[in-house]
Amino acid sequence: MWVLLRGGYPLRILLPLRGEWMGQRGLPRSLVIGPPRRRYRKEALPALEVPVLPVTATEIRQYLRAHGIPFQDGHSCLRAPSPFVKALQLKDQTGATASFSLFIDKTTGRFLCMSSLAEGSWEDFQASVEGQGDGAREGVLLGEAPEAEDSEEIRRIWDRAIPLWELPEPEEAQLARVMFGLTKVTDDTLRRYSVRYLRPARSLVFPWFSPGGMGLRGLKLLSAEGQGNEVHYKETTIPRPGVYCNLFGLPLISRRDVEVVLTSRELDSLALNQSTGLPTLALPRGTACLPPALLPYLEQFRRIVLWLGDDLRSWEAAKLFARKLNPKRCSLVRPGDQQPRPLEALNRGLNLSRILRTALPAWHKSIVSFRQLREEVLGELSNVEQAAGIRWNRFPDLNRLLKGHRKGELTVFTGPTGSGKTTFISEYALDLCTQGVNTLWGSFEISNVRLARVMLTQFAVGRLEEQLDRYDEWADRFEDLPLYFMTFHGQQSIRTVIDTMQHAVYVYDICHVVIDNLQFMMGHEQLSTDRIAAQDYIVGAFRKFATDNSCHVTLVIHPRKEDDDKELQTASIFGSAKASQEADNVLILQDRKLVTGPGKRYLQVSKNRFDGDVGVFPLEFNKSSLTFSIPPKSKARLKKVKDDNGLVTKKPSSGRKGAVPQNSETCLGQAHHSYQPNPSKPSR
Ligand SMILES: Nc1ncnc2c1ncn2[C@@H]1O[C@H](COP(=O)(O)OP(=O)(O)OP(=O)(O)O)[C@@H](O)[C@H]1O
Repeated sequence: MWVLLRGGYPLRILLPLRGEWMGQRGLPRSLVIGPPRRRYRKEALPALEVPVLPVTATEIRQYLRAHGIPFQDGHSCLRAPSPFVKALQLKDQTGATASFSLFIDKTTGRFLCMSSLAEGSWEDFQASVEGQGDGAREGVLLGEAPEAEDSEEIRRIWDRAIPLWELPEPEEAQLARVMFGLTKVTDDTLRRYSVRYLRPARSLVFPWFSPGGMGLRGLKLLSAEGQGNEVHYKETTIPRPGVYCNLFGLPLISRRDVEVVLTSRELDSLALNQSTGLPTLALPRGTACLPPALLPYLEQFRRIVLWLGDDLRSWEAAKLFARKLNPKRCSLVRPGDQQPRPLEALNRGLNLSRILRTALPAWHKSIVSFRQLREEVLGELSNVEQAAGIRWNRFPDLNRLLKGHRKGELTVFTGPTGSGKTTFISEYALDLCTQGVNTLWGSFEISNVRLARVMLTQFAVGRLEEQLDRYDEWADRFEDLPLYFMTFHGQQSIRTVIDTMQHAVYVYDICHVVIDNLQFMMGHEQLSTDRIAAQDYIVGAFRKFATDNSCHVTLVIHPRKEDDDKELQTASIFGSAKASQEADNVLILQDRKLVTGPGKRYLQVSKNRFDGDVGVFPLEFNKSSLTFSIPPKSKARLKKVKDDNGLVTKKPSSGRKGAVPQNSETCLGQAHHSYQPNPSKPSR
């Protein structure tokens, strides 16, 4: 089901439409009761096509002053007396801070009342101040009781789970400790955090208690599976990940605590607290996002240390989250050999307090010296693979040329009209999204329903019309992807689009925005000089957005009108040279149907700022799955490209896999490992 966000932003999110049952959640069948069920969210709001401009912190302050509402300026929120707490309740509370229990997010205007757990949008708040209804609904994320079915399931699992030390067989307890790396974590720590073990699912169970201590809101189950020398962890949450907003460890935080360490896993928080005694909280969805709804709970801290993990992705996430939390109060633990994630540090006998002392301030001024950068450069050099970004599962040739998908870059994508640009870019973005890249789509030409249909078909790698009985299965999995759509259709102003993107980055930690296509922001200028100037301005705005927000932007631009039988080149992109100059990557979908017949396309990478490798590789269109996978039998071959004008020579490949000459132009065709989605695998 598509539901518009409250607050009027032109974003749509995919909300639960699930037939999720416990068997699908990876829990043992013995715990499954009843048939698969389908649940609809009750209050689907109609799509609002008129975008509401985001509010600024200054406007919020002005509004509060104009209405005589006192407020305190916090790190990411403004605090004010809550209109949702009755006078009687207020009297019971002590001190001024207790009465300032309303937290208004400075970036979005969304509010949360910590006393009543009411929350709502900035418009809701204004409506309630101006006496137009109560404006708030009971806390959507944090206060609202779980849905009855979830609630039953949570209770049933929680009641069946027991503390590790109560397991009847000591061998079983020992095995569980080894699997989860808990050999050095004491029973006392597990007891303090109320961690239990669910025997039938061989999973640890982490509870999510309501902030007011009013019962259980949800659970996270963590199972561990040995694969060779490695252990793979799998998380299952109830409710589903999109609404699982637990800051694990919150009940142990005292109101007087002024410092906290944020981790990305519950196990890390256990290790950290045990060895340092410091307050610590684990984020609900690890490094994937920091939902702004949690910010009020972090306002009390004057210092926040982010220790999210041991890879470059965790480091990137820490930097992004620090922006949201206010970098001036944040320090970051840099991943490194001697600074692994907290649980591993404990197991290796490292001094966690000392590691925390080395945390770097997140805040630095506009001018930095190499001294401040040297560690960052070393981090990139020693993690070359990770620095190259996220690799595509479905497009190995794209990995060989571009190396990966990196934050903060601008990719310009072009191709002849009707050649399959949208279809290709949909699969290219979907591939990344299935690997946890939070993605926002701006599809101005085709409707979101049509786009989602294409994407779902590509996700299922097959024609869904012919297997409608499996529709729910695929749709349920698709829904859990971190995928969001703007509701714009037709012409839009660039300002509105950028504001919406900014909002999405803040609220959903979006790391990839796809804009299809730029021509829809160019207004109705008739003169070609105006159009070119407008395009330059828009390209510049997207470039700046990508850099400022560490967010990748993929921009589809139509080519200029050229002879049908000529291949496109970088200079064929509509407008001046600005687009290709500003872009980090330029991709061209070559439609040589005259030579190759329908279906066959080539993807040309004609600019690659990361390492200079450019080239071209074939794409075979599969009409039933709408995918561009390369057929498994295609033989590796190398084609040299002299320049943008096309192929000039063809010769058999030397057969050496993955060897791409630096700064050469290469055409690759390579045995392709077709993507086989496995419904038993979690989608994140
Ligand atoms: N390689 C291909 N061979 C045949 N049909 C294709 C191919 N790629 C895409 N199509 C089909 O062509 C139609 C148009 O594709 P798509 O909308 O992706 O093109 P586009 O380049 O984005 O179009 P536009 O120039 O209008 O933006 C779709 O129905 C799609 O399924």
